[in-house]
Amino acid sequence: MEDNRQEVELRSDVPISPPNGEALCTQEHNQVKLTNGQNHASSPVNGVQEYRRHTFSTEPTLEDIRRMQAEFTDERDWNQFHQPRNLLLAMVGEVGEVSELFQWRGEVAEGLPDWTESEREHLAQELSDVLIYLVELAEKCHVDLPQAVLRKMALNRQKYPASKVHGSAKKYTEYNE
Ligand SMILES: Nc1ccn([C@H]2C[C@H](O)[C@@H](COP(=O)(O)OP(=O)(O)OP(=O)(O)O)O2)c(=O)n1
Repeated sequence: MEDNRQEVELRSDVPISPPNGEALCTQEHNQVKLTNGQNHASSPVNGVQEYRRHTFSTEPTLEDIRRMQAEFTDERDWNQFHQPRNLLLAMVGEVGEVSELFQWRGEVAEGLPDWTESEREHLAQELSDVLIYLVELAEKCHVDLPQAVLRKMALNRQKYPASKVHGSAKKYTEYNE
């Protein structure tokens, strides 16, 4: 079988743009190996665990979503209702709707293997509602969300150096130096 594996170094300043769909990945320290073959291997090879990592389409961007929602609200004259606090409450309400889908089901495995297509679509819709309100809330608070995410991720990397926290889920305040 042809080996389609490519090695991509995870660097803090270079976002990885895997192809849309699923990528078979292995992760070891700061390297991720992507394969686009049909292989479903999941047993550790040389101590490296392989797993399928779900990836997104590259569009729409957050700015696309902001603009589409702005058009949606303008067309309905709904801006009068979409102040920051109302958007926050609407977003939290939608988070509650996402929670309802998981309620009483116990732990759910990645990929939601026991869910029906209709349940998956319902989840996709509720997650979209959360994102739409989040993006509009950021707009109305004048937060440039994509850039804010970059800054926050840089902070997260500083707070949680991989060499220090590898394999541990402890909060940064629990590390004594
Ligand atoms: N005043 C409103 C009402 C709706 N929407 C948009 C944003 C959300 O993506 C979606 C929310 O619609 P609903 O409030 O009808 O909520 P659901 O779609 O979740 O319906 P339901 O509560 O019946 O599950 O519509 C909006 O922008 N502003």
